[in-house]
Amino acid sequence: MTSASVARGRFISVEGIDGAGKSTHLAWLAAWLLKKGIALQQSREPGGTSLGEKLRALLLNESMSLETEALLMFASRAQHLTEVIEPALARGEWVLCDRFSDATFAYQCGGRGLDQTKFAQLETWVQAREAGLIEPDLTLIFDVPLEVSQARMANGRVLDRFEREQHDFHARVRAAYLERAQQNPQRIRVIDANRPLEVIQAELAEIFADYE
Ligand SMILES: Nc1ncnc2c1ncn2[C@@H]1O[C@H](COP(=O)(O)OP(=O)(O)O)[C@@H](O)[C@H]1O
Ligand SMILES: Cc1cn([C@H]2C[C@H](O)[C@@H](COP(=O)(O)OP(=O)(O)O)O2)c(=O)[nH]c1=O
Repeated sequence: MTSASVARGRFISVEGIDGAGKSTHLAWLAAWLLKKGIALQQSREPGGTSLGEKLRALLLNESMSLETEALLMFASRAQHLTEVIEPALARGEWVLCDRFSDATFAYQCGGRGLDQTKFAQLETWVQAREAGLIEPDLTLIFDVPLEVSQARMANGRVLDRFEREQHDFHARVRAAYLERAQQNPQRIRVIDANRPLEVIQAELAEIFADYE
């Protein structure tokens, strides 16, 4: 087979408020897909490249203006797309990404109050290609009430700059995620993550049962 005939891989992102269980489910899903024989890259934002991981360390630890924060999120994304995501998809591999631009919509627009027009401009600048906007084929939002995520985070975790934010901030982030899901019902699936792990895993297995 020539490289030109390789089918593009699938781009899957996972999202949710801090403490929703995203990392737990991402690890389970990656192992489950690998067992099915699917070649995949697991990655994350901010981060996913050598430069992006340096930006991540700044973003999670240094105080900065809202605009700087939004620009650095998209700077990390620009590097991640060209260095990791697009090449992997072109090779026919899946990319399983821990957060993508829905997180910027939720945290920087919802949580921090960034103007959605500015967000849309950055999204176009970084994600627009000839064939259209590069977006995940499927986004899973793991959703839980705030009391649940806060209780899960209270379990010995060292909190970063976002996780240390107040209750109202996380409430706005959650509301923005749910709004984004309503605006993009074809792409985004909200998963009730306030259930036992095995019940959520059964739902994930059902969602991906037909994916080849
Ligand atoms: N469905 C669940 N039921 C009970 N505990 C859970 C569930 N999902 C995750 N947890 C636990 O909650 C904590 C936070 O989960 P984690 O995956 O790190 O969240 P996130 O990546 O969304 O911040 C971990 O201790 C994890 O084991
Ligand atoms: C990708 C992205 C992440 N974030 C935030 C959300 C998270 O609190 C943080 C990244 O942490 P996260 O991915 O949740 O990592 P961990 O599970 O190790 O805590 O960055 C944004 O504010 N905007 C973005 O665009």
